[in-house]
Amino acid sequence: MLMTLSRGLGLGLGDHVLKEALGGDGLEQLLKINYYPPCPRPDLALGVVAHTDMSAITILVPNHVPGLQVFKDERWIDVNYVPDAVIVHIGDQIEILSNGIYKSVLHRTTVNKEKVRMSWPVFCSPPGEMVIGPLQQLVSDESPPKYKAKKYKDYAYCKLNKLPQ
Ligand SMILES: O=C(O)CCC(=O)C(=O)O
Ligand SMILES: [Fe+2]
Repeated sequence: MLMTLSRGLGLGLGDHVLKEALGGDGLEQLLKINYYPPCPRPDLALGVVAHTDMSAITILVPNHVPGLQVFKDERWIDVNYVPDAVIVHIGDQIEILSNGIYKSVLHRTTVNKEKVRMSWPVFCSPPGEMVIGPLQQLVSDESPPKYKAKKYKDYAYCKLNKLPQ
């Protein structure tokens, strides 16, 4: 994955541009463990409500119980469980750096009536002091910046407290 970041994810950027913009080797990885107990009324509850991840990318390992859904073409689509595969989400920081060329994925999780679902996402994020904004190589008179540049820690504060960015 860091290799993909190094190569600029197909944005036509030079080697390492994205990786350096995210703090280079200072990129931080945070493992979260989600535990979704069985729910008697899965029709009434969600595991995690719809959101995008504030990270740059998220690498997620689920157990075998399906539940992750992504929003695409105006509807929720179930993500199939593929043994030994990881799921990679584009997060908000890649959307911002790419000036919206890549979109962070809106996703949510459902719960299961009988089975425990678990997932282990690793959020890969820039250090809090890193200023993240649209890359100057991707901004022009025709494509003005669509996002403010701000420290990642300030972005995270606004996101967690549901404040405007
Ligand atoms: O459990 C999942 O598959 C996704 C969890 C998630 O979206 C999150 O923790 O941010
Ligand atoms: Fe998420």
